[in-house]
Amino acid sequence: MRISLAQQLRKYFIMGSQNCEQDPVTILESAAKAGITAFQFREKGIGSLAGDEKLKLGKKLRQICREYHILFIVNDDVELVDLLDADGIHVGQADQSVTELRKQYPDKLIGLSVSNRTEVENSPTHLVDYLGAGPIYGTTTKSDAKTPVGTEWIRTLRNQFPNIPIVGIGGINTSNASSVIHAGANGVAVISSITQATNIVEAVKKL
Ligand SMILES: Cc1ncc(COP(=O)(O)OP(=O)(O)O)c(N)n1
Ligand SMILES: Cc1ncsc1CCOP(=O)(O)O
Ligand SMILES: [Mg+2]
Repeated sequence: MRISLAQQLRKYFIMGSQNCEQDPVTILESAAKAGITAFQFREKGIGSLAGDEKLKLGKKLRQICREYHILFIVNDDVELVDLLDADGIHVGQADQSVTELRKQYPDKLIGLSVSNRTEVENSPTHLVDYLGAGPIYGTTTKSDAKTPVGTEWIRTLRNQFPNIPIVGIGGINTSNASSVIHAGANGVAVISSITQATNIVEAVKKL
């Protein structure tokens, strides 16, 4: 039986080497075994890899996702879509235009970040496969994160878009993930609650 995209986005792990104190390959393997359903390769910010090193790591992470039948999405970097044979790409409001991406990749998944009503009004939401809503709570993982919007933002988006999969992001952990789902999200997207967990398997299972 094929599972829907909404189901595949249920436990959406995002990571780059800059988020890790141990080997990112080992972290992703543990998270995959424990039951994440989607992964985003986000090599970005201070300490992140570039060029060949980034590509080499991306290939290893992509392979793990294949083995575990986990969606593999790249963040921002359009070139990586083909180089890593990604299932899709996630972009924000200041990234590559969704309209251009959809022309270039009619069959890939496209995720778009939306943080407020104005961004929604100015976005071609009919061209995207899912929405990333947030930051829901405060986060220190993304240095340029916007002001937290709370779970109310998920409710608003769910009312406006009953049929588009929505994932909450930003400051989500094992204690507050259920509030995000109860507000109407199909899934939770997390970085530090997995990369910084003392027990990754337990963290993924609790999420
Ligand atoms: C699932 C998901 N939602 C939101 C984001 C944030 O994207 P963006 O606003 O483009 O910020 P960066 O991640 O590029 O710093 C995301 N990556 N994933
Ligand atoms: C990429 C991103 N976009 C909005 S908040 C955020 C960071 C999420 O990281 P964490 O799960 O550690 O708060
Ligand atoms: Mg981006």
